[in-house]
Order: sequence, then structure tokens, then C-alpha cells
Amino acid sequence: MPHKIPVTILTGFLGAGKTTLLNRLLGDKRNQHAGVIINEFGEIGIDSELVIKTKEEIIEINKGCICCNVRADLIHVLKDLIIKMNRREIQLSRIIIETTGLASPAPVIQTFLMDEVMSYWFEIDSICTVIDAKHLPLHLEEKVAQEQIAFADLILMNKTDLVSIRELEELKQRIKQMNATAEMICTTNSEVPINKLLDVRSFELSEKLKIHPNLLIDTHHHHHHDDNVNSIVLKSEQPLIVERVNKWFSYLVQIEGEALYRYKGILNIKDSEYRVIFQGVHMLFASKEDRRWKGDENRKSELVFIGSNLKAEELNRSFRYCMDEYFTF
Ligand SMILES: Nc1nc2c(ncn2[C@@H]2O[C@H](COP(=O)(O)OP(=O)(O)OP(=O)(O)O)[C@@H](O)[C@H]2O)c(=O)[nH]1
Repeated sequence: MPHKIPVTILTGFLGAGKTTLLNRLLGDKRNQHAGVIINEFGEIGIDSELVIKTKEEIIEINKGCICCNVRADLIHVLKDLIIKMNRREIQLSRIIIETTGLASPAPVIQTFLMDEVMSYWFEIDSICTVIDAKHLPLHLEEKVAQEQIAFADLILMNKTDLVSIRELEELKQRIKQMNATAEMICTTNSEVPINKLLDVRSFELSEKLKIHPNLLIDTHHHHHHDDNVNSIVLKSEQPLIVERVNKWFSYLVQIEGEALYRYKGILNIKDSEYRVIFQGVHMLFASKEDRRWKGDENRKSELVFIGSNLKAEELNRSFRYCMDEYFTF
């Protein structure tokens, strides 16, 4: 194999700006034949709705975390892409993997190093870790967040618009202590020159082995998720009353903001022709009109919440407030 297919791994804690970065990459003409694999923690995938469409497939793996039970799925998906490429059904210039914010990249790296077919066809180009400069300090004690930083070849210190220069400098120093070799670039909206990220061949196995000496031995990765972190999905076909959604959300982030790591969803708003996309990280959230609902489309709202000890029953109950004008909470 003179030219292996380069693989870029985008990692970083929940809500850091990975999908924003992916969209920038896919907006570049050079990446129109990229194969994109997205792994989300929640049982429904919202990300594929938020990612711009390319010529190639965007494959979602939602059943679990890529670093645990989904590794076999990842290999299966990649082999499938190779078969399609060999049959000339698709072109495959590169692979871009966006991992869930709750995954360590170690097992994804292992997949490409230890599986013979994978290492024949693919080579890791680089591992980019996106950091939410405002919220990461809340999660720096978590092992997953630490591993994501330790394995990075490139660190995007993102959301710099939300912090002071002093906060930024402090965080940069802490991150440098955790990974002294990765290049660090400060960004807003993950705006990084693409040539800093793609075809850089910055992945150095020897460096990774220093962090994880068992990387090539330990096939059963003993990674445990924080048991307190859970995800809850709310779904409804009943249209939502926009004023009530706003009130419900303001209430939620005030009461639960710290526990709400990440939330995103598509809303079916009463009397509106447009889908509304909303998303947030802790107390900061935003919504925007998306495309029109299609005539034959099942208009429904789907929301995913990821956080610490979230209570499904309470969330479901308070969500009802958004659809039923007689309901109070
Ligand atoms: N203020 C600000 N917001 C940003 C910046 N970058 C991204 N965002 C917003 O932060 C939110 C999360 O961004 P995403 O790109 O979806 O983050 P992610 O890492 O893909 O999130 P998960 O896949 O859920 O882990 C979105 O609402 C973005 O528009 C930034 O530099 N500044």
C-alpha cells in the first residue's frame, strides 16, 4: 500500500466544538470524498442532522460509546467503506471520525493499529482535541477529559470568546502540563486553517506509547464511564408552544445548569413551518431556525440531554409544560 487512507480523529469533551469543526472541514471542497463516522452517546443521533451533507456517506454509530462496545461496529463500518471503494461505488479520500465527548481516543487508536485489515488500509493522520475554554475547567478532573488532552497531536483551545485573557492563560498552562508536545491553537467557532489539521501526519506512535504503554497489548480496554453520567431522550409528536419552551428552558438551566453537560435537539414548534434546532452546554444555550419541514415528514420533537444524575421522570414531566397550555410545574 503506497498510500494509506488518512484518518483524522476529532475528540474533546461534550460541547467543545467538534461538530462545528467537522462542518468546517466538510465545507472545504478537498474533503468532499471524506468518509465521516460520528459516534454519539445518546440513543438517538442529532449530530448527523447538524452536519452538512457531503457526497459520501455520514455514518452514525449510536448504540453506545465508540471506546467500548462499538469498536466492532467501527471496524465493520470501515471494512464496508473499503469494499464500496474497491467496487468503485464511492471514492474515499480520507476518514474523519468524531467521537462522543465521553470517549477516550485510546481504543479508537488501537482499532487502527491492531486490526490487520485496518492497519493495511488506514493510517492515523492526526488526533485533534477540541477544548471548550469556558466549560472544560469544570471537567478537568475527569479521566476521559484528561485522556483526550493527553493523546492530542493538535489542541484547539476553542470558545476563547467566552473567557478573559487571564482565564485563558491559566487554562493553557494547565493543559500544557498535561500535554507538552501537542501544538495548541486558540480559536472561536473551531476556525483553524485546514492545513494545520489534515495531511499533517503528526501522529507519532512512540509518543502515544509513552502515555499508554499498553496501547498495543491491551485489547480489552478497561475504561469505565462515570456512572453518574447519563443521557435522557425526550420525544413528542405534539407541537410545542414556543413561549413555553423558552420558559421551560430558562427554568431548567437555572435549576440544573451545572448538571446539564450537553443538550441538543430538533423542535416541532406550533404554527411554524420550520424545524428549530436548539443546543447548549451547561447554562449557555442557543436555538435557530433550520430548514422547512418536508410535506411528508413526521413532525416531531426529539431532544437529548447528557448530564450528571439527570432524572428522566422529572424531565419528561416538566417537558409536558411545553405542549399543554393547562399544565403548570
Ligand atoms: N460562543 C461560542 N460558541 C461556540 C464556539 N464553538 C462552538 N460553539 C457552539 O457550542 C455549541 C456546541 O458546539 P458543537 O460543535 O456541537 O460541539 P461538539 O463538541 O460537537 O458537541 P458534542 O458532539 O455534543 O460533544 C454549539 O452551539 C456551537 O455553535 C465558540 O468558539 N464560541
